[in-house]
Amino acid sequence: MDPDFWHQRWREGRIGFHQDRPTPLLLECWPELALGPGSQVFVPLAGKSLDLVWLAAQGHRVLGVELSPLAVAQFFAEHGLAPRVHESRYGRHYRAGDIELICGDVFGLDADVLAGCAAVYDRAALIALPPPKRRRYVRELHAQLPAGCRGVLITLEYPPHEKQGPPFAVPEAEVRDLYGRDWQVQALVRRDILAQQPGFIAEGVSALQTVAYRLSKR
Ligand SMILES: C[S@@+](CC[C@H](N)C(=O)[O-])C[C@H]1O[C@@H](n2cnc3c(N)ncnc32)[C@H](O)[C@@H]1O
Repeated sequence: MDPDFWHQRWREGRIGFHQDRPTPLLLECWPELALGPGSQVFVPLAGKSLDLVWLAAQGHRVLGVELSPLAVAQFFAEHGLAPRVHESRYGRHYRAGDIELICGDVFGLDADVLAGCAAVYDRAALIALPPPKRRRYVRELHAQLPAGCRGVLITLEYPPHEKQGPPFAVPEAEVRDLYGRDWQVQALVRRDILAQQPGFIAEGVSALQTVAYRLSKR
């Protein structure tokens, strides 16, 4: 799960995590945050997700971070956008309209760059990380987000011995353990999705649920 793992996935086009439409649970759960238009939303491990476009269409300013230059280039090209580019200590920033993607390592971000974020949206980010990195991602990176920050987190749960991640199974107890110190955590939706995921069935997974949480930083 080091950077080379992800660079290779993008080079080889092995991006089964990418969806050709915005995530339905995002559309369902985002109104729970009651976030004003113009608020900035942090999207860690952004890929080239259409969720970025959906969030911008809600009137938000979007700040994504993504390791792969290929993903970033594909995102802007596929939306016919010509981003302005500048460099900072966090990486190379690409900006078009209300969407800014930093091509860099999420673990290199700090409180300065995240200071304006009123919300965080996590789909396939926490669950893309192995256990020690998950703790660092929440306890160190999310600790840099301002108090009062809200968020939607989407996870997967399956019997962990039935499949190797990523995506990893992250049960509710782990979510509460990781976030509970600094964040209020509320499970909003829990849904069986095995029948819609033939890839998991083919790998021998016998049960699969997705869970969406509302997060609120103390
Ligand atoms: C499972 S994909 C999910 C992408 C996106 N959230 C989506 O829903 O399509 C994880 C993404 O995180 C990126 N990534 C992995 N480690 C990263 C890191 N340390 N910093 C920034 N991006 C990273 C990978 O290149 C990959 O595009």
